[in-house]
Amino acid sequence: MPHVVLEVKQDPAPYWIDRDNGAPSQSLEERCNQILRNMEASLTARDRVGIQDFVLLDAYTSENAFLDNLRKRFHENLIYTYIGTLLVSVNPYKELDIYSKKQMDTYMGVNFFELPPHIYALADNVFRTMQSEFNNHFILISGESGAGKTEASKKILQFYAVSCPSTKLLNNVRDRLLLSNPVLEAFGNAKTLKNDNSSRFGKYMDIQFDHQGGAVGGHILSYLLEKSRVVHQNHGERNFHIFYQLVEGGEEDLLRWLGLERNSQHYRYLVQGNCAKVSSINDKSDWKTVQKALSVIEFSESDIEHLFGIIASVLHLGNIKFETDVRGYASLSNNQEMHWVSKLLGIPAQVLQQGLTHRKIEAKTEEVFTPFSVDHAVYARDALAKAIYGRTFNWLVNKINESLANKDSSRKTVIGLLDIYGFEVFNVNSFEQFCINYCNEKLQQLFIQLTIKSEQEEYEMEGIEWESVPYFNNKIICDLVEEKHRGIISLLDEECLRPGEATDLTLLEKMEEKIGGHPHFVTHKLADQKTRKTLERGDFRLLHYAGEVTYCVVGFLDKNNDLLYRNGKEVMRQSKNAIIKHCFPSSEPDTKRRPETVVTQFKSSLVGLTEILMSKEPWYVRCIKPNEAKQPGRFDDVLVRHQVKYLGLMEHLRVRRAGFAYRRKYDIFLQRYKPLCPDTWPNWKGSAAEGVKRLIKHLGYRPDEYKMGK
Ligand SMILES: Nc1ncnc2c1ncn2[C@@H]1O[C@H](COP(=O)(O)OP(=O)(O)OP(=O)(O)O)[C@@H](O)[C@H]1O
Repeated sequence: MPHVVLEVKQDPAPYWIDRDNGAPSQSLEERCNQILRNMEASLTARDRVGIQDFVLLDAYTSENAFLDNLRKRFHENLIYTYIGTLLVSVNPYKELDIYSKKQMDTYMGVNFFELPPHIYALADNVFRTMQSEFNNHFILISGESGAGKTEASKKILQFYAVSCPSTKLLNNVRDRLLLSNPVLEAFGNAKTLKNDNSSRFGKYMDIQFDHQGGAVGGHILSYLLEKSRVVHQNHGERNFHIFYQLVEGGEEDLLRWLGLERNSQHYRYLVQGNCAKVSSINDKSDWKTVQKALSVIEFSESDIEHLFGIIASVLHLGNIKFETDVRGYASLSNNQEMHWVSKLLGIPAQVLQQGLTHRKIEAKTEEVFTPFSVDHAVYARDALAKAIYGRTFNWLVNKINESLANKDSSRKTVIGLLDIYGFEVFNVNSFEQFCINYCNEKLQQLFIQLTIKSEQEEYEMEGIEWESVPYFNNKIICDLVEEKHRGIISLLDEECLRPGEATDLTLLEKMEEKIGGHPHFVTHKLADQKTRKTLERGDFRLLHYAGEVTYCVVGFLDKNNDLLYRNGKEVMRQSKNAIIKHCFPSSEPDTKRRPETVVTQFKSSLVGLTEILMSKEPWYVRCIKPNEAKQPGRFDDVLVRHQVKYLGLMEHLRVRRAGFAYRRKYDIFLQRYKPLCPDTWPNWKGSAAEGVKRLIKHLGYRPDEYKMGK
């Protein structure tokens, strides 16, 4: 049974406890004076705009009051506001002078609520809690695309890089942790309509600390890279940065060796969105940064050679054209590009040619090659490009992990950073968005479990009076998507794997039949007259916790199968390129008895992620995008209100208000604060609960300021 002490309004640490031995290192008076000096210095009049912690908002149930406070502060460049220990961050869309080394120093080792809200305060608080309680934590950074998640996670990493102990060895790890970012961004980020540097994959990063708080290692997990971007980009969007960096920034010799021209316009895979050049992006200098980062992360010359061989081969692949021959089948019309692909991947030209134009069918005793139509050949070419890129990305993450691996086996504590794609609500319709939104439902469910629900249950369990706070539990939507046999994922997999003619439309029919009555699911056929007008025949709509999203079912089956024809696999298998060989060992079986589909793999990886997170203490950064135009100084009420709603901020605030700001198990509380009372310092003989009681009494807290659990 957990024993907790609950305390009102403030962390009882206006007393400075020395990190090393728990003894007060300064007298109370000295410390208080220092705090006041700190506050005076940092709390300029400007910082006092609005309320720094929503918990102190009088009209705490009013969304308008919430928005007013956020807006008021935003217009004064105060982008951070707390809800207790949750940090709300509004993207300023301009550089603010709040991330200097001086600022970092100001926030280091200072109690959370002493200084104006800042991402550094959160980072520091997490770190100090980890150090004093020797336990594991994670910081979940969420928000929609362009809200500032990646920037926030970089700021946290930079803070640790400066604030953690430093030695030559530790600096090595620190540099690699920091430099893994530009590499992953080059290969996993792209310009989208919403964000010029949008992460097109989910990322969880563990930072491992030793007893002294030194960063000794790290580990990265990546989720669902948007591979379709390799071959197709919507108008106004780009392919992954690395392609443009190579073409724009690659040295002459390198380009010659790769058979590339210094002109993005030349490559079909780079121009689909019609915006290869973007004013906010400097591909040339980013190329240099990536090169430097790769060398620090210890990629060997040959790794780098193979890596860019692959990137170039994808570009050549995209330029391969097909013509219809006299029999109506696909034939290759561009031998030059073929030659390059085959050279760079190290595959016999014959195998590549065969792979792109024919389908191999293995009958009992013989192999039969049936020719593709041009459409089929284009499909096979694109599937190959996506598969090559996807596997290369996984290889890259593994390689970075090898370089971050901590060889020392002594016990570590961990801070995990989760920066995962935001909820996609507007103008979305694809399989990828379905997966992303499912992921967000899962994270919302976790958030509910770890904060709102668990908080309420804990009060109940501890026998402490509590007025319950209503909230929307999105479990019903998670179930709709993932329930075994009946959920959308099961139905989708069933359609993908069953014999016979399954199509996207038969999937839609199956969904209508099996989950047609679900209150969060609707299709054209099921809808009432008014709603029907807003739905096409091939659409289905989910009523997510964050809003309604309409998905077009076209492409779901193909994307879920991630179909790479057998000859495509053959191409990969025969490749001499070390990276592809590594990712696609020649022993890999062609088919499994029941192949895992994309969405099922994703579901399992989310289960894994949830387990990782559940074993750690949660902290939250909720990022908000103030306008769609990426402009500084513009605060779009409708847009922000929507995000406040779906990020669950009002509910969180209500729970925080109703509850106590700080709670700790008796033994941990006593250990930390026992120096404040002569009866408990240096040792308390009785039970921890009794000790806490004595301590609290000595400090003179009023009975309504705290409650003690069972
Ligand atoms: N704290 C900040 N200060 C200044 N600019 C910022 C800040 N946070 C975000 N931005 C600006 O907003 C852009 C988008 O931010 P970011 O890439 O972090 O969004 P995101 O939430 O990670 O989006 P996605 O989900 O698309 O990856 C950044 O490139 C930067 O220009």
